Amino acid sequence: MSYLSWSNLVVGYPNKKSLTNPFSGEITFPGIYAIVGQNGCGKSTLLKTWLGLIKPLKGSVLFHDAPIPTAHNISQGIAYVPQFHAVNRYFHISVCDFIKQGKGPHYHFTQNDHQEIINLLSEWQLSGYENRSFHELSGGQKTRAMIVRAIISKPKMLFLDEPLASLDVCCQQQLMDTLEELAQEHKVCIFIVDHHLENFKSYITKKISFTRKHDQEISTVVL
Ligand SMILES: Nc1ncnc2c1ncn2[C@@H]1O[C@H](COP(=O)(O)OP(=O)(O)OP(=O)(O)O)[C@@H](O)[C@H]1O
Repeated sequence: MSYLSWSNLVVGYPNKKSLTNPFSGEITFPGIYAIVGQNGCGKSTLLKTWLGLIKPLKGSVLFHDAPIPTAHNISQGIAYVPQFHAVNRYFHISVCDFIKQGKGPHYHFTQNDHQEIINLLSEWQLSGYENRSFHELSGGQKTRAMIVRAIISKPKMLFLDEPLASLDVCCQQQLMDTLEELAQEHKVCIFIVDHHLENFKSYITKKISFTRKHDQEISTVVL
């Protein structure tokens, strides 16, 4: 069974030029897949298309051989860490409640769940911030809270959009070690868009590369 597959996929925005040539691919084993390419080529757009947040201009995406769940049921095995500034800065919710959203709206929290959150807050240096408003956090703290929210959701697939950019060197290392553990021990399939992966080449299972000629706006994507 494949984790994710796509066929003749073209990504982009309605009434705009396509960002990619049609491309097909399949991910059949867990690992850390790095999506790389120059600024503005469409990496984040591809991530959002895979997540079902943007419709493909052409082609299809399958998640576990079925259509990708919509944005409304995205907690079903799929976690997303967007760029921290993409999260509404007027988002008035406590850090703790924000993290708990990772379990979905109807989840009944046990004592063990609360303990897991306390441990993760401590691991990610967010202890003492749990009752603060999410929008008051710094960029790096927001990213760390989103990572904790993703971890508690116990995802089968995890998508991260430039998480390293807002993290200090220590937290970058912590994140990559965590991703490696999720991929190897929990068989999570991880997709990461980032310009800071040079120091973490050994962690990457495979690259998904956008390339385009300097005089063209459309990319060819190779897995
Ligand atoms: N909502 C939108 N509507 C129309 N065009 C958009 C929208 N969001 C992004 N774009 C355009 O689509 C192109 C690809 O954007 P995208 O954010 O996917 O690039 P990226 O490869 O992730 O870039 P970077 O490395 O700079 O983060 C850019 O030219 C951008 O201006």
